[in-house]
Amino acid sequence: MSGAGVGADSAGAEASAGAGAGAGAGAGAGAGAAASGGPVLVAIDGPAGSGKSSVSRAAARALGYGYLDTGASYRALSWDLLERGIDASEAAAVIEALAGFDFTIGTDPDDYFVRVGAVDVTEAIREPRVTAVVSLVARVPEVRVWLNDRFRAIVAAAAYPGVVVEGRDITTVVAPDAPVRILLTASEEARASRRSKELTSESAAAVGDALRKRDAADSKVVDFMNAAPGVETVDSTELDFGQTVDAVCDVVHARLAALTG
Ligand SMILES: Nc1ncnc2c1ncn2[C@@H]1O[C@H](COP(=O)(O)OP(=O)(O)O)[C@@H](O)[C@H]1O
Ligand SMILES: Nc1ccn([C@@H]2O[C@H](COP(=O)(O)OP(=O)(O)O)[C@@H](O)[C@H]2O)c(=O)n1
Repeated sequence: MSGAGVGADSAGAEASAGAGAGAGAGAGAGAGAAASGGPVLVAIDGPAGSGKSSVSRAAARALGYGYLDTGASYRALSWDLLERGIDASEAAAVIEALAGFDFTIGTDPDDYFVRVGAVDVTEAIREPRVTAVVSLVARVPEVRVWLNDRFRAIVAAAAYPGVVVEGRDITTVVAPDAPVRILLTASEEARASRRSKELTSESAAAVGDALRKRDAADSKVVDFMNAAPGVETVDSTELDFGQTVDAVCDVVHARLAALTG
């Protein structure tokens, strides 16, 4: 691990944000990146179930870019708190726990993984028990600052021509100067229906209810329902998966073409 607390393997496919890394390390300059020579940053935000993770990953693959799922990091921290028996509603305890939170996340769209310490939590962080507490963790400002520093460092260290970064506040807080910024939306019905197809153990009504409640809680922290100035909206309600990936790639190509004249 480097002094910045973030190390990338030779392919740039893996980045580790370790415990005890100094806040602010490696942060800042990498976020917008195109002009500074780092990877081109494609920032994508949107509500739960809008297709951010799956569409961003497929778009990254199509573009030959890396991929960073920031929500997975909030989920990994939530998983770690549950494992350590720390109450996610106690902000002070959550902040204290950051010092022992050692996570690694893959940035290769073909080899996506999330680890906490040596434990692969790629699947475990999707469990409903993690989803149920993640908004509590995400509302703590110190957590957001700590993770945002890691996100910027991971992007800056990525050995790709570009990185697709998706979450809730990427277009507005993490990388407001990114050359490509997209809000990926879909109707609440479409989002709930897509999510309930993944979670066969839960009823469609329960999935829809949990999704609405999480969006409501998350919306109090950052606005990901409305496009900020300069952010392009892609509404996938009437699009199938492939059409949505194409629409995102079209925005990337158009924005980059406009920038290079
Ligand atoms: N345009 C689309 N049409 C149909 N299904 C989609 C579309 N976009 C995403 N999906 C599916 O919806 C589900 C939720 O997508 P996901 O990427 O997990 O959303 P998010 O990361 O925004 O929560 C996944 O099963 C995904 O394959
Ligand atoms: N940039 C981000 C990304 C996620 N999050 C939080 O992390 C949670 C999980 O994000 P996610 O992207 O995995 O959620 P899904 O939309 O995939 O279900 C969200 O509900 C937010 O509470 C955030 O606050 N900011």
